[in-house]
Amino acid sequence: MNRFSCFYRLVKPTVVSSSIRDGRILKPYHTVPSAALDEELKHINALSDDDESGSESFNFSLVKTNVVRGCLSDNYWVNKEASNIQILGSGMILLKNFVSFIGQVDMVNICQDFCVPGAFKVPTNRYGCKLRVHMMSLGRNWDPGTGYTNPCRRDGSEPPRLPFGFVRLAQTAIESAQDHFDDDHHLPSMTPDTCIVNFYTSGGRLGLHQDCDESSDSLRRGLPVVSISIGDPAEFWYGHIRDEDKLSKILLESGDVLIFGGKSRLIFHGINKIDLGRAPEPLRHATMMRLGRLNLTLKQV
Ligand SMILES: O=C(O)CCC(=O)C(=O)O
Ligand SMILES: [Fe+2]
Repeated sequence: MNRFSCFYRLVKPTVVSSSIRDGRILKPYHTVPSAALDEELKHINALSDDDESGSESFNFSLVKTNVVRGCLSDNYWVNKEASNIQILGSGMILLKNFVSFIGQVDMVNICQDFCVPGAFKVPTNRYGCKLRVHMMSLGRNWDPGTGYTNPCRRDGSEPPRLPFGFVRLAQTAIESAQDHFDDDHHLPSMTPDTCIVNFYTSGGRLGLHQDCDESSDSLRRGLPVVSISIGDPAEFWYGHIRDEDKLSKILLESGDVLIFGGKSRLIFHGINKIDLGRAPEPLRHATMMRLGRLNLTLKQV
């Protein structure tokens, strides 16, 4: 048995990190409207400011305690200026370098916070074969063997709620992408309720497949799949038919967001190989993330 399979961590174990902006705590963990969230944050920050005056040196802490780390995506997680796009088909688009450096760091840290024992699994497909990827789901529970049928993980626990920042990032990416399609190649909007978190390390890959476990309504409407890449680059294969000789290839690099919806919603796709050790050095430094590639796939079931 892989020694990481029962307690798989994304970062080196002794490292902690934070993502406070302008001295304020920013908290993405609840799917609540942003006005309510702002109120909550104001309240938390006010309490923490009061605390600081009376701090004793023995329990002095650099970060405000009892608050989950993270930040809201809108202002900090998106490289609006820097990203460029590649249209790959009807409803299929690659937003290069869309997620900012801070966004990538925060997303690694948030995923790391979810790495409780048993969260990451090396799953088995419908034919009983082990996949070459570590996987966990957020929001709705999903497993390649059973789809969405079981709301709980194998140990009976519920998956963590989908962080609000992830939802907003996916929606912001779709909004940017929609500007590039006309009515014939329409890319619908969606509100993700699930996120598959994949981590590929040495030898990691994902065979050719379609994402088709979502509801018939979601598939019929072509609600997009939003796939975020962080860490080492990967070669992504895709095509409209299951023919390995007719696939197109693209490189997905850290910060890229790939969207496929509309007429491309049911493309065959997979990860052919990971360029291990080629993640941006500052990202590795800031997160202490292990060698490999983190992928977050957001969908509306
Ligand atoms: O890692 C990727 O980029 C693709 C992931 C994927 O296709 C999936 O989880 O269904
Ligand atoms: Fe997929």
